[in-house]
Amino acid sequence: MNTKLQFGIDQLFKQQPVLMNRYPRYAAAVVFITALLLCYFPIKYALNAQWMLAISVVIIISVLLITGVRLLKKPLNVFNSVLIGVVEGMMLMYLASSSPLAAAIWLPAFLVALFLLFPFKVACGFAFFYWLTLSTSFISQLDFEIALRSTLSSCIVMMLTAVIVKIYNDAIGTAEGLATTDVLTGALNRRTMLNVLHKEHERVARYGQTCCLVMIDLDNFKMLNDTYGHSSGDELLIRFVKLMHESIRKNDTLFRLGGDEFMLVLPCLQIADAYAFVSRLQKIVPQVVNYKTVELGMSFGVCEMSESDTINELIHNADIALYQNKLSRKANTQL
Ligand SMILES: Nc1nc2c(ncn2[C@@H]2O[C@H](COP(=O)(O)OP(=O)(O)OP(=O)(O)O)[C@@H](O)[C@H]2O)c(=O)[nH]1
Repeated sequence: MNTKLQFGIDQLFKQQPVLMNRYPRYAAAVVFITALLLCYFPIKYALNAQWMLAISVVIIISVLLITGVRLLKKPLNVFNSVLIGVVEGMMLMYLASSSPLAAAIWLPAFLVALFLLFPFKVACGFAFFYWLTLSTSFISQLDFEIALRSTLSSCIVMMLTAVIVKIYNDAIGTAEGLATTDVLTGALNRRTMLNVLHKEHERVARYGQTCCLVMIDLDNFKMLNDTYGHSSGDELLIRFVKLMHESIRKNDTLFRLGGDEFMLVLPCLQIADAYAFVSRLQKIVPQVVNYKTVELGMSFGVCEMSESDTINELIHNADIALYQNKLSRKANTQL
C-alpha cells in the first residue's frame, strides 16, 4: 500500500480512542449477546424456506462470533475492523432488500456498533452512508409512515451515539494529554519516555538497529530565573522546546525529564551522527533561545542503546556523559 496512505490510516486510527479496543471484554460480551439474539432468525427463515436470508444471517452471526473471539485475544487491527464493518454492512443491505422490516429493526444497533468499531471520523462516514442507503431502501419498500419512523429513530440513535462518542474521545484525549505531556512546554514527559525507551530497546534487540539517547541540561538556568524571574525562565523553556521540535526528525522524540533537563531519543542514528547533530544544536541554542543579556547554553551527554543494557543503565550512561560534558564546558569557562 502507498506509504503516505498507510501513514494517514495509521494516524487516523491512532488519533481517536476506539471504544472496542479500549474495553475489548465488554465489547466482546455485547458482540456475543447480539450474535445469540440473532440466532432466532436463520431458524425462522430456514423453516419458511427463505434460504438466502437464513444464510446471510448466519454470515452475520459468524462475523460477530469471530469479532468476539478476536476481541478477547487482542484489540482489532485496522484491516479486521474494516472487514467486519463492510461484511456486516453488506449483509444488512441484503437483508434490507429481502426483509426490510428486520433490517429496520437492526439498523440502530448496527449504527452504534460502527461507532464502537471505528475512529470517530471513519464511523461518521460509514454510519451516514449506511443510514442513507438503508433509509432510501426502507422508504421505497415499507409503508411510508413505518419507513419514516424507522429512518428518524435511526438518525436520532446515530446522532446521539456520535455526540456521546465525541465527548468520550475528547475526555480521553485530554486525560491522555495530561498524563503523557509536560503542561508548560508541550514536550512528552518522563513516564512516556520510559514507554518509548522500552519499545526502542525491543526494536534494537530484535532488528539489530541503532538508537541514541541524548540527555540535555540547560546551563545557568537558576541564575536566569533569579535574575529575570520565573516567568522569563518559563518562556525560555518553551522557546527551547519549540526550537528542538523544529530541529529534530519526525521519528525523533523530545522528553522533558523535569526542571531544565531533557532527553532526546534518536532512533536509527549512529552515535557519531548523533554527536554531530547535537553539537550543531548546541551552537544554535544560544542564538535562538536568549533573553536580554542571557544566552541560553546547553550541555549534553550521548549514549548508544545496546541490547545488554537495561533502560536504567542507559539513562545512567547518558547522565554520566552529560555530567562530563558540563564539567568540561565549565572548565573551558564557557559557562
Ligand atoms: N522557570 C522555571 N524554572 C524551573 C522550572 N523547573 C525547574 N526550574 C528551575 O530550574 C533551575 C535548575 O537548576 P539547576 O539545573 O540546578 O541549575 P543550573 O543553573 O542550570 O546549573 P547548571 O546545570 O550547573 O548550569 C532551578 O532553579 C529550578 O527552580 C520551570 O518549570 N520553570
